[in-house]
Amino acid sequence: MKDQMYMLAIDQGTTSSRAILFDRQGEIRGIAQKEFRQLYPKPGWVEHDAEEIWEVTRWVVDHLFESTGVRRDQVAGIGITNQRETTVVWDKDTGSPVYHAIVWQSRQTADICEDLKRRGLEKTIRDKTGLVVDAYFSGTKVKWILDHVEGAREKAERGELLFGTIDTWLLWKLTGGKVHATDFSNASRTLLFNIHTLDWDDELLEMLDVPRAMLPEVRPSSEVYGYTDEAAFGGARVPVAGMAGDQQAALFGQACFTPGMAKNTYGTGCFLLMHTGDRAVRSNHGLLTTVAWGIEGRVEYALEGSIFVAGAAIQWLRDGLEILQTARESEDRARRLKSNEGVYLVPAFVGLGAPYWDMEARGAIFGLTRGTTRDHLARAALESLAYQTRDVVAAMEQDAGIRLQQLNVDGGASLNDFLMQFQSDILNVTVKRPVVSETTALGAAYLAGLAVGYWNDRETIQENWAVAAEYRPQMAEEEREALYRGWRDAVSRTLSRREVKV
Ligand SMILES: Nc1ncnc2c1ncn2[C@@H]1O[C@H](COP(=O)(O)OP(=O)(O)O)[C@@H](O)[C@H]1O
Ligand SMILES: O=P(O)(O)OC[C@H](O)CO
Repeated sequence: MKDQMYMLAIDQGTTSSRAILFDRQGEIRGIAQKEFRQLYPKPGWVEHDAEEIWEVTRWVVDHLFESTGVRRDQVAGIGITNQRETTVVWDKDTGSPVYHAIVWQSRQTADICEDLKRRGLEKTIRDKTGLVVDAYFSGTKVKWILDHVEGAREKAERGELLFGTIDTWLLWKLTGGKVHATDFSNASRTLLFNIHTLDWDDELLEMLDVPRAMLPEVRPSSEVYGYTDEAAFGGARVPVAGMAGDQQAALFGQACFTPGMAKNTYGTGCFLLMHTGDRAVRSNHGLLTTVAWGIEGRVEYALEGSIFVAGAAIQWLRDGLEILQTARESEDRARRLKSNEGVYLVPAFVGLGAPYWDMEARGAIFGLTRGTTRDHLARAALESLAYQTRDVVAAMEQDAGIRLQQLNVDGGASLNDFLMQFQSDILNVTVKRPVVSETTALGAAYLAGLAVGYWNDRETIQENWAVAAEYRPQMAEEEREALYRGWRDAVSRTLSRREVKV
C-alpha cells in the first residue's frame, strides 16, 4: 500500500551490508545488499575501511528505496545491527577514522592478550565481563590503535578521539555526528564493560590504558537514540530506535525469549546463543557470558559459543583456492560423496574460538590421499561447521545443565540443506529454519519497532515466527560418534598446545 509504514533494518555484517524493509507481519518487503573489501595486511590480521563501511551502508539504503519505490517518510524507525567487537577510533571533529577498523577476527593484539595473561588478570576479566582473554574483543584493539597511531593516545586523553563498535560508528554517521552511544549487547563484547554493574569498569579501563573520555554512552537496545541527519539519510528525519550486536539481534529475531531456547547463525563465523533469562550464567567450559539485550528496564543474558570461521571456510574454497564458483556449489559437491572418506578440515585460519580459545592454532586438512578431490574439501569444510557447533553445544549443555531440545538456525549457510541435515545428525537434535532467514535484521527491526510502537509486545513477535524447514536426526549413533571422534582427533592435532582441552 502506498502509505503503509515499514521498519528499516541496517545489518552491517563482516562481509556485506544489508538494508531490509519489514512490514508488521515481520515479512521482508525489500532488500539490498553489497559486499565490501576485506583487508589482510599481515597473516592473521583482518581489517576494514570504516569509511567504506559507511559508504556501502549508505549505498544499500539508497538502493533499497530506489528498488522498492518506498519513500523514506514511510519508515517508522531504524534498527541497526552489526558485526560485533570490530573497533573504530575516529576524530571527534573531523569524523575521520585514525586507523582501519580492526575486525573481530583479527589476531594483531595476541601479544597484548598474552601480557594480560602473564599479569594474572584472566579471572578478574572473566568475572567482570563474562569474556575470556582473546584478541577477539574490542578492548585490546583500542589499546593497539592508541599504541600504534602517532599522537592518538594524547588526543584520546584530551577527549578528541572517539571509540565505537560498528553500531556506534553508524549511529554517529546517521545522526550527523550528534549521538555517540552503544547498546548493552555491544558494550558487553568490549572487555571494558562490567556485565553485572552495567557500566564501563575503571579497573578494566586502567588494565588496557583506555581513557573513559573516548567511550560511548551505553543505552538499552530498544529506545530512540536520536534522529537521522537529513544530509545523511536522503532528506528524511527518522528515529534510530534499536541497536544490538548481530548475534543477539538474531536471538531476538528468532523469538528465543525463554531460558534454554537457542539459535545458531551460520555466517562468516558461527555463533550459537542460548537465552538464560536474567541470570548471567558463568561458563566453565569455554563459553562466553554475554548481555542478550537491554529492554523493558532490565537486561537479559545469554551463553554464547563463538566459532570464528564457518561460512568463511566456504568463501576460502571459492576465493582462496578457487575450487568453487559459488558458495552454494559446496552442497552439490558434498553430495557427490557418500561420506567424508576420512578427510577433515579444521578451519583455524584465525586461531580457534569457543571452546578451545587458541590464538596460535592455524588451519589444517587431514586424511588426504591421491583420491582426494575438491568434493572432499567442500564436504570437509561444510562438515567442519557442524562439528564446531557440536563442540559448543556439548559445552553449553554442561554449563547450563540442560539438554538442547531444538536448534533454530539462520544465516547464509543455513540455506544449505546438506549442511542442516548433517548438523541435525551430528547433534542428534531437531534443527529448524524459520521462514525469514534474515533473523539478524528482523531482530533489529523488532527492537526498534517495539521502541516506536510499531509492534506492541514480544508475544506478537513470537506469533510472527514460522518454520520453513525442519531437519530431524537420521544418522545411526555409531556413525555419528565415529565421525565426531575423527573431528576431535583432527582438532587435537591442530591446537598449538597439541591437546584437546575442553
Ligand atoms: N549455500 C551455502 N552453502 C554454504 N555456505 C554458504 C552458502 N551460502 C552462503 N554461504 C556462506 O555464508 C556466508 C554468508 O552468510 P551471511 O549470513 O551473509 O554472513 P555475514 O553476515 O557474516 O557476512 C559466507 O561466508 C558464505 O560463504
Ligand atoms: O558478521 P557476522 O554475521 O559473521 O557476525 C560477526 C560477529 O558478530 C562477530 O562476533
